[in-house]
Amino acid sequence: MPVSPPTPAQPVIAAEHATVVLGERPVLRDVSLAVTGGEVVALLGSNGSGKSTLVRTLLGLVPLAEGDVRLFGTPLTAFSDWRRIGYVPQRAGASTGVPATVREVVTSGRLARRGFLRFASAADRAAVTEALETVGLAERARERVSTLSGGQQQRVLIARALAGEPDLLVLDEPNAGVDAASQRAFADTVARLVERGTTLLVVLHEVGPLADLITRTVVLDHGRVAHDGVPWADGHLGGYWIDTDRHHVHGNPTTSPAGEWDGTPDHAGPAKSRR
Ligand SMILES: Nc1ncnc2c1ncn2[C@@H]1O[C@H](COP(=O)(O)OP(=O)(O)OP(=O)(O)O)[C@@H](O)[C@H]1O
Repeated sequence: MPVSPPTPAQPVIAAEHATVVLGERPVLRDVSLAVTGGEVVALLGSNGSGKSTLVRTLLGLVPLAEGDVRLFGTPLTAFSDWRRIGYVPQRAGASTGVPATVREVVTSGRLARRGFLRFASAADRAAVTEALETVGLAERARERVSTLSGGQQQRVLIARALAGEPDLLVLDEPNAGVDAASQRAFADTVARLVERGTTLLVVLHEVGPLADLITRTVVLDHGRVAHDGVPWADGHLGGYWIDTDRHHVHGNPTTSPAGEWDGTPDHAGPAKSRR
């Protein structure tokens, strides 16, 4: 179970007027976002709209040019309780060439919580086992990570993040390159986390099986928040549209296939629902 869950009054993440400049180009522009405890927030947007940069900024991995970020009520510059946060970056491979087993990689996610100089306790081992069961890899615990498929390796990394029992889990495109069965298994994992009260911020390109678990969608467009609110109201996200299958977000209900959307909403036509 997560430790000391945040109160609803205290946002887990609070960004105010966050602006990020990379290579002299503004990549995030005046982004304000507050995520409260227990929310499952999908961060959507076209390629290059700034989704990865935003999550990396929220975690202090990219410097702010302007604005302010707080985690669990503490300014990012003073925040040190990183064990409360699990993060799986985009397209991360769990296989490093080191012949580590699935269990070893997942156990490494426990280190921040237990401390490097202390042997694993029964509670540590139980948390690792539970994380493996949650992602459906308990049976593969003794196998080398390098022998697993890409989707299974992604689930190893998610289990590694879960083993730390984070209050906030940030996942950047967890379903990228993952087969449909693994995506459904991942949605089951998210459902269990939601029951525990874990807060999730998930970057998605396609919503897929997570659709019914998402409580809020934030759409980025050229580094700005273009929509922040109810997930699929009328299939319409403030000038953007959700496909009938709810798997894609794109700018025009009739003329731009989701996969080819360049991020520009078409405001010329009537705001009609595709559902
Ligand atoms: N280190 C960097 N230096 C310069 N520009 C960068 C850097 N990192 C990202 N960018 C640019 O910032 C913009 C946003 O990139 P980002 O990866 O955050 O977008 P994204 O929405 O996550 O895209 P995708 O869906 O393709 O992953 C892109 O135009 C990208 O080229």
